[in-house]
Amino acid sequence: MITVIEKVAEMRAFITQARKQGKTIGFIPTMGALHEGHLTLMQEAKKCSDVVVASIFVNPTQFGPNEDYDAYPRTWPEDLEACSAVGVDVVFRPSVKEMYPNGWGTWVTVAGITDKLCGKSRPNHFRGVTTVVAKLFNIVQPDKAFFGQKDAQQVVVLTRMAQDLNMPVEIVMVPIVREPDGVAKSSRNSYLTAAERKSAPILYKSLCAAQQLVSQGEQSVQNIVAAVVRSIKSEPMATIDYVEIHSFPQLEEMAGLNQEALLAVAAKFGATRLIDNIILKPGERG
Ligand SMILES: Nc1ncnc2c1ncn2[C@@H]1O[C@H](COP(=O)(O)OP(=O)(O)OP(=O)(O)O)[C@@H](O)[C@H]1O
Ligand SMILES: CC(C)(CO)[C@@H](O)C(=O)[O-]
Ligand code: BAL
Repeated sequence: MITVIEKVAEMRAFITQARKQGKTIGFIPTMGALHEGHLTLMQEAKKCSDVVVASIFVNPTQFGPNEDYDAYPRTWPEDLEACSAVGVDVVFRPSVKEMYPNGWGTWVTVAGITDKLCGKSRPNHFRGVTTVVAKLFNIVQPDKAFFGQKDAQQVVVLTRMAQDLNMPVEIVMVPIVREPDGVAKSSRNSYLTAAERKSAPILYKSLCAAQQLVSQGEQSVQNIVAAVVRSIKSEPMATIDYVEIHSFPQLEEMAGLNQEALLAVAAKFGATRLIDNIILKPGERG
């Protein structure tokens, strides 16, 4: 039977009990509106944890003033059913007041890597993510926490936070789950009109074309980025936010690779901003 917990004190009491019994805790933080991407994280957690805890909390502090906090899909009954079906033991579902009570005033910020990629177009977004995830880690005290590669920069930022603050948690990155046409599964895909949805595969198509270029020996970051920009621009419904290549040793380590780089894109389709990425594998050199 799945247990739903809404209060921090109850969540901590549950964890204390589980720890006394020597159980390991796997944790999947989410904002709900669950899809196969989230369920894959839960399945991965289940493989290596005695107790699987998922949180569902649409975190207001990571949304900008003109972003979609109010509109963000909330699908609680279906989410609970999905968690139950996949074998989650506990869903932690606090209210905003429970997480940010009157008088709350502490932020957790990670410097440097939060300024680029999504951090540029979403100022303060990562400050909200690191603050809420630090709180959730303190409440759930997981051995391992599972995050999707779809939000690769988030994985890098949270790994940095856990290292810098000596948090005894292993951050595990899980590969991107995609729709049959290549679009990365995302709760925000539900915002797309039929025409926008039809044009959305251009992101992954452009990333794959870039990998092909690299496999053929292209090594110039400038040329690869230019090719991706050209390719995305061939789709009139897409407006590019960024196309960037970065090297993040933590990601490469988690992906079991070395000498690779993250090629990440963000683009708007109408009012909806989608992100995607691949880890470029080196081509034949010389
Ligand atoms: N397609 C996917 N494949 C793998 N992991 C995913 C995928 N989509 C989301 N995740 C991961 O699930 C966790 C919770 O993400 P979140 O609840 O924000 O869902 P989401 O679908 O990414 O929503 P959105 O991007 O619209 O906010 C994050 O670690 C995220 O990276
Ligand atoms: C990690 C997270 C649940 C924190 O609110 C969120 O950023 C997400 O869903 O990726
Ligand atoms: N999936 C990352 C959370 C966000 O976009 O706010």
